[in-house]
Amino acid sequence: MTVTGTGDDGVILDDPMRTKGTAFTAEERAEHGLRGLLPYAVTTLEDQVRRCWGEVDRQATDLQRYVYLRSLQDRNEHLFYSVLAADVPTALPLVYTPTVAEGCKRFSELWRRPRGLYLAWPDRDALRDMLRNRPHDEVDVIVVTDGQRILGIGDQGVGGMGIPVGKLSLYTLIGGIDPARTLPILLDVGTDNPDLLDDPFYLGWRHRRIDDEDYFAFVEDFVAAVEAELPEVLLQWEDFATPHAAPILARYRDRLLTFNDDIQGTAAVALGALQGAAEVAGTRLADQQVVMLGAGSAGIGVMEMVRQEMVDQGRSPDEARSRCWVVDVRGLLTTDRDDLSGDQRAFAHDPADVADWDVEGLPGLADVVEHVTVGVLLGLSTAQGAFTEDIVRSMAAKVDRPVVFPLSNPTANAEARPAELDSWTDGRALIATGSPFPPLARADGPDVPVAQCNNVYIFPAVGLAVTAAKATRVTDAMMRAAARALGDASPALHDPHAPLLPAWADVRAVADGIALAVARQAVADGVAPEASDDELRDAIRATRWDPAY
Ligand SMILES: O=C([O-])CC(=O)C(=O)O
Ligand SMILES: [Mg+2]
Repeated sequence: MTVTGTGDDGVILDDPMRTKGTAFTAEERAEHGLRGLLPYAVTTLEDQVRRCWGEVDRQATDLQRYVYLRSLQDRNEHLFYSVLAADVPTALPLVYTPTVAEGCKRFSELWRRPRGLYLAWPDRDALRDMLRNRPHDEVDVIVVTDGQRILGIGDQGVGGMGIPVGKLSLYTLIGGIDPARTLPILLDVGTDNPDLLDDPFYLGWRHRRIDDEDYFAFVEDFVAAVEAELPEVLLQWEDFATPHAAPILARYRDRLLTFNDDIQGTAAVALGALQGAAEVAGTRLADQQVVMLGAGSAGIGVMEMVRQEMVDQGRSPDEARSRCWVVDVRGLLTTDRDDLSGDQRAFAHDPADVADWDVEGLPGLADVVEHVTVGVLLGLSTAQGAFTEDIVRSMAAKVDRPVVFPLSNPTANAEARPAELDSWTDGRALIATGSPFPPLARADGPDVPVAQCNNVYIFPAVGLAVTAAKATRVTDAMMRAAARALGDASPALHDPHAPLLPAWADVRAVADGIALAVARQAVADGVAPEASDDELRDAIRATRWDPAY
């Protein structure tokens, strides 16, 4: 009598990509040698999803919910994604911004199971071997960080791994990328965070960060290893410090399929939301004066896309540039400053432009808002509360529908809270934030959700597009196509009281539309094989992984 099945007795139960847990049927239990290893009752995926949400609800804090969901992911990937898909609006802030920030800070303390690859500087001679140890051979998307600029909470060292893991969950949930074809990577080049260096439980390489010469050489060796092992993979750079982010992107963008999420993804989503805002305000972006607080890689990336859009709308490059104002911790970027990178310098104003403002030293944000008719105020500064009541009222006194986006992450770093912006402008402000906020209360109608202008609207769709279309590069035009497709899906286009960006409940459907636009642009740019719209639509459909068993 046969008492075992296929010979993998029990093993399948511990394989997170193959297990169904208590949902294995009697036949499957017999086939895989699982009889007796599970309680008698056979459940369904729907039962399991309901039970898991009960567990999530019973946790006392969001950090505990995050820990629970991450362990579920390590146990049973189909169930994890089915749970997230059952309630995207609730799940997103638990596995992503803002809770993931806490998960990164406490990464070593919360350690449970490995996921992804940790490539540490002391092992630099074995990068290729370590890449060969990846858990799954075929990979569509890598998200890599070095943990130095995690969200707006700075250097988290090895704890930064929470971000590639979280981003890749959303590649699967929203962009439909097969989770077995994703690979999170942490480049461990040390940390300059003194708390981590002193933490007895710290799990990374306990050392200060290596210097720039060694750093760029290590990154080059890493890229070469990826090219050799996974020549077709999409390589997404995430949460690198400003002095590294832009040079890395510049060096590799024409060499492999790659983009930087904080520079290009954040810019595309901001542009998409600005398109909705322009529609509601009845103005064109090209006619606005646009101010950015924050001159890091994300802030400059957004302004670069705003500038390109103004040119597309008919402004000369010089006119477009003169309408962009960037302010950092020291003040306005001006050409007489000697502390600016090339990318920042492109937005510096001639001191003569502001000579008659009568300001001692560099003008600050309040000075710019006082002297310029600012239509759009954006923040990627991590300076909590920097959009003060005075600044916002001064702006709102000059324009009908002030556009104000406090985009810093996580939630606590926002430059202003939407409810304050709403009250200081008597409800006239058009608002989007980077992290989630509660909806705005309205005396005369239902609450209005606040658009969360987060790159999660963009990167999963870009991943879906390049995978489906077999693209070999990510061009600027592809990112602008993503922004435009997102803008076209803005609920505000049809209802001026609706949020500027689609609801989370719709984000997976919206991603299909964005993916088609990006794939089409890849074909037009000659970086993907010729394909008709129907063929691209079919390829997108075929690429989507479904979390059902
Ligand atoms: O992860 C997020 O929420 C958005 C992002 O890329 C960042 O803030 O670095
Ligand atoms: Mg980021």
